[in-house]
Amino acid sequence: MTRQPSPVARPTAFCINDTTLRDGEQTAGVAFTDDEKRSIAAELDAAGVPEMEIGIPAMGPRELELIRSITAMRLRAHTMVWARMCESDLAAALTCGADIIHLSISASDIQIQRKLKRDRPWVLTTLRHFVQRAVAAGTRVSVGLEDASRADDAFLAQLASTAQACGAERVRYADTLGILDPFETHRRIAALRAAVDIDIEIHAHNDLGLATANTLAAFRAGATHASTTVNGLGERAGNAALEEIVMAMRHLHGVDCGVDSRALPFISELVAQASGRPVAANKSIVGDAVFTHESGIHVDGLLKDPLTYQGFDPAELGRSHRTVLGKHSGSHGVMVAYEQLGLHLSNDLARLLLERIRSHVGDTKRSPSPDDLKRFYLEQLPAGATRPF
Ligand SMILES: CC(=O)SCCNC(=O)CCNC(=O)[C@H](O)C(C)(C)COP(=O)(O)OP(=O)(O)OC[C@H]1O[C@@H](n2cnc3c(N)ncnc32)[C@H](O)[C@@H]1OP(=O)(O)O
Ligand SMILES: O=C(O)CCC(=O)C(=O)O
Repeated sequence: MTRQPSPVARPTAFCINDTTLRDGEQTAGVAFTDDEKRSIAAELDAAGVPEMEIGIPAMGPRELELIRSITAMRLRAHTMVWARMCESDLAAALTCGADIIHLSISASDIQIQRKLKRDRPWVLTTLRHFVQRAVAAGTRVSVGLEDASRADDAFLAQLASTAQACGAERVRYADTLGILDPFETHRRIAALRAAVDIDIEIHAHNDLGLATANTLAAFRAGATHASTTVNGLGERAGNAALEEIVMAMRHLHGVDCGVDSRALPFISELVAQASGRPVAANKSIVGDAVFTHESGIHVDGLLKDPLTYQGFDPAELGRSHRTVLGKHSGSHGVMVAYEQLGLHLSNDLARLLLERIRSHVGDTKRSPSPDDLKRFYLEQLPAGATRPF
């Protein structure tokens, strides 16, 4: 069936297919233990992630057993396994009990000619053959259009409509090299959306720091599914981060992806530990410092009303605002810090102590501890005054 080119369909739901256990684990140097893979799957499932890509059965007997042990967990989430379009991959994929087999083929001429050493007609024939075989075997099928962002739009549409005619339920549009921007992503996904009536999964990479933006643009253009990874793990610069997509979809598009956002910090930590890839302090949503405030004007505003400097409530993540004293603090923040030590400061004293705090931070590059604050206070006391501690 051919869609009318305009208007662009606007889905009201966006199904997350988390690929931490497949593309995430493809991060160079990362290997999860079997237990780590099962724990990550269990936590993603408990958080409500509706789909997850759990591995590549063709990697051999050990990985196959691990994949089987995950499908045997009987998760609520639908499981997907990744396979090339070749006999051995399909055979392995069919034995592991996954809900969806994802059959991947290169869509760009450069990959077709130089990697596969084939041509477009071979790709179409191969796609027809393997999708029909998988569907006949009774499985749900998704088709991966690798390097779609360097492929010809008309050929992509042909691949997608062939996949659908053969019984596939979805195509994955892979920006394999992370070369798109949101405007181009929107144009391309809208063109594919207009050409075919099949679910479209956006699979964005973060080489230019645009994976989340491109995933959101794809949603606006009619994509129905999104590949994500926890902490944005994945090949090279990674994929669109699960936590960013969940929160951005909620706050920018009013779409609930069905994932409990309070579970995201724990899952982030779990994956950081298992991958050996620590999360940067300023990493959106889950970074340790993203709800920590030092600047005087911000802290003053937050103290008066959190909404003055809050885009979304950190409680959605089970987190809260934190303030620290530092070089950029103001007197209101200083007063509050001393209130917590049981001391009420006059404005003048707060300003004096602020100067002391600034020179401390300038010398040591660290926030003052409660003991430092007490010491600074004592330094300001007139001779003979009663010491509060
Ligand atoms: C963009 C992506 O992320 S795609 C997913 C990539 N993931 C991985 O590669 C991680 C896991 N990979 C592996 O364990 C191994 O690479 C395996 C098991 C898949 C394959 O291993 P090997 O058979 O030893 O082959 P190797 O990886 O060296 O080469 C890839 C082969 O697959 C072919 N191939 C690549 N993509 C496809 C495809 N979509 N369909 C069919 N064949 C393909 C290549 O042309 C090459 O075949 P050739 O030997 O005829 O030249
Ligand atoms: O599933 C596919 O075909 C694409 C796989 C992938 O990880 C990518 O292209 O980045």
